[in-house]
Amino acid sequence: MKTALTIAGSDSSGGAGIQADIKTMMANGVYAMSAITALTAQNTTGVTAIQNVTAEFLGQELDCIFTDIFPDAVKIGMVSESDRIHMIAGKLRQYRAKNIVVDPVMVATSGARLISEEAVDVLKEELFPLADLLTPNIPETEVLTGRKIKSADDMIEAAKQISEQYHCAVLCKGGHKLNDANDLLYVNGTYQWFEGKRIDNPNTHGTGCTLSSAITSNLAKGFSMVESVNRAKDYISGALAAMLDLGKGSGPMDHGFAIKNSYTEEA
Ligand SMILES: Nc1ncnc2c1ncn2[C@@H]1O[C@H](COP(=O)(O)OP(=O)(O)O)[C@@H](O)[C@H]1O
Ligand SMILES: Cc1ncc(COP(=O)(O)OP(=O)(O)O)c(N)n1
Repeated sequence: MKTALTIAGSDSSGGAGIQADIKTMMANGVYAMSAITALTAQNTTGVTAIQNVTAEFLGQELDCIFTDIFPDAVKIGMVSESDRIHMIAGKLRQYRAKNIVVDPVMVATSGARLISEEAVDVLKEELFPLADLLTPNIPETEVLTGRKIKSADDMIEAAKQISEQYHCAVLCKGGHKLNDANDLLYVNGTYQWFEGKRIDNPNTHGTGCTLSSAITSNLAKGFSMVESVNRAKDYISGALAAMLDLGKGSGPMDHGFAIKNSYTEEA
């Protein structure tokens, strides 16, 4: 069985973070492991508290994983502080981790800031150069490039800029645009759109975590970058279209729809 690791924060309501990642990896047919960076007290209406694990403990989690069940792919989500990012980068280099997907989580849809301002620079300097794929949403793309994204052409230019700067593939996610849900992959000097019909579902908590974990699962299973994104886009659309409705705010998605179907196939 192929294996995947998520390095991310816990979401007590189970819609985003580690919990969304593990549900997604399982539904996509890979064995899921986790290194938790922080605990969040969170539900569908917002985040009320964050408790970071120490950098030392995070390092110990990663040592335990990499010296035993080596992951076929790694996803990194919420990491709030510079010393934890530094620790992750060191361990990924030490163990020569492969198929690294970095979701540069900055602000939750509910508005809570999930990374300190100074840590964004450390993320860029230390983690981005190790990534095979970065998956910023539109606001994150604006922060990373210093450009306003108002059109499809802006997305292409911004993804190209990030890809050339960090020598990796970039998926600029279109969930925050008003009219469509089209994502743009910039890879090996060229771009490709992954079109998604916007689903009229207010429950989008954890869409970014879910998409990046589905891509990570597909990379672990041996699919190419393009095919991994293609299959992940299909998966997120299915999870949103299942129309689960839980909680008082922006609720989680339904991962159950995918069990027993083709998502578990390997390349
Ligand atoms: N209402 C929606 N209908 C269909 N796809 C959506 C919808 N909202 C988000 N998505 C998709 O979910 C994925 C995550 O995108 P996005 O919401 O932009 O990320 P994030 O959760 O990091 O802000 C993308 O593939 C995006 O196109
Ligand atoms: C613990 C934790 N990690 C990440 C997020 C952000 O999730 P994401 O899927 O990027 O977006 P929203 O859920 O905010 O739409 C989070 N909320 N918690």
